[in-house]
Amino acid sequence: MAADTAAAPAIPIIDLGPYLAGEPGALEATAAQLRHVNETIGFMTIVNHGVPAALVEEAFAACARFHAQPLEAKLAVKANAQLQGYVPLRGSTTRHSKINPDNKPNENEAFFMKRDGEDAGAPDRWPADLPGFREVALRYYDAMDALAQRLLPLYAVALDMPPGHFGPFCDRPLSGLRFTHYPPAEYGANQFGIAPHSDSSFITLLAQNKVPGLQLRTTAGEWIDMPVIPDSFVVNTGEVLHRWSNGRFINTPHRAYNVSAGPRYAIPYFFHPNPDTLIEALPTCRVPGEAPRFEPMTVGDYMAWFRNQNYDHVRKQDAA
Ligand SMILES: O=C(O)CCC(=O)C(=O)O
Ligand SMILES: [Fe+2]
Repeated sequence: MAADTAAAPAIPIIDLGPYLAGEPGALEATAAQLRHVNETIGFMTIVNHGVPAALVEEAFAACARFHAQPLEAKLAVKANAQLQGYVPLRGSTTRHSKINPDNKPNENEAFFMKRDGEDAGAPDRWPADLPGFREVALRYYDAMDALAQRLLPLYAVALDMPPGHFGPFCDRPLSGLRFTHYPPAEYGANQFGIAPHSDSSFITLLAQNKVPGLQLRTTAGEWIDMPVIPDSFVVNTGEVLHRWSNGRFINTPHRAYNVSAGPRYAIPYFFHPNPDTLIEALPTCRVPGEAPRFEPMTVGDYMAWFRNQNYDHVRKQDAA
């Protein structure tokens, strides 16, 4: 799956340092950069984000340890209907997305976790014999949540709203981490590590990967490689923010695969607002006299639909 073009448009690199340090004018200046990114390409790399590199390393090590377990140990924490737990290799097929209509099951296995609480399902779905895994996963989750919360004022200002606009909708977020393993694979036609899709999230934070393999599709329809930049996070817009902004912020399609001889791991953090948040077009994103592009929908309803589309174990439960 070579990229369509080597002469790809550059993916913007946003330096969060001045904003996170509270420098005067940095909120507005960084928000303007975000607005441009999200109206044109939908993917950016953030640097000087404040997350310690050692914590990211620990999370990748925990991911590798989880997947190195025997299959029985992983199946003992099989995912529930709320998508908390383990989904085996080829246990998911990307169906919610119309980008590539004939996808085969995804060549990856993954452990999903959410914070306990509303709609998160069983709180004890943790591997029994993996000391330290839970602690690292929770610490990493908390660091991602803190970073996402700090990005919210930037997104609000980028959308011409007051800086505090999104905060109250995101104080009990339905976010989740995914610890994915893509084994080396010979990909057949329409087969991917993860098939072309847009994320369901508000935004997704993806720790930079040592093994490349992420590609995104530009608005011109070309697939390009996501560059690997040390100590950074890839940030992209998902369906929730796309709908909230009435389509103004684009939820760029992407896909991933592993063409290396060894394993490839990825740990996306899907940041979601509170489940009861009604997603309807922001006033600053509507054209007077025109109907909004999307039906208003709560985050919880959208997520339930999304899980049912893509995850075989959820579909089976619903059909039963
Ligand atoms: O593996 C990657 O680099 C990206 C994974 C991804 O897009 C996802 O899990 O939604
Ligand atoms: Fe994704």
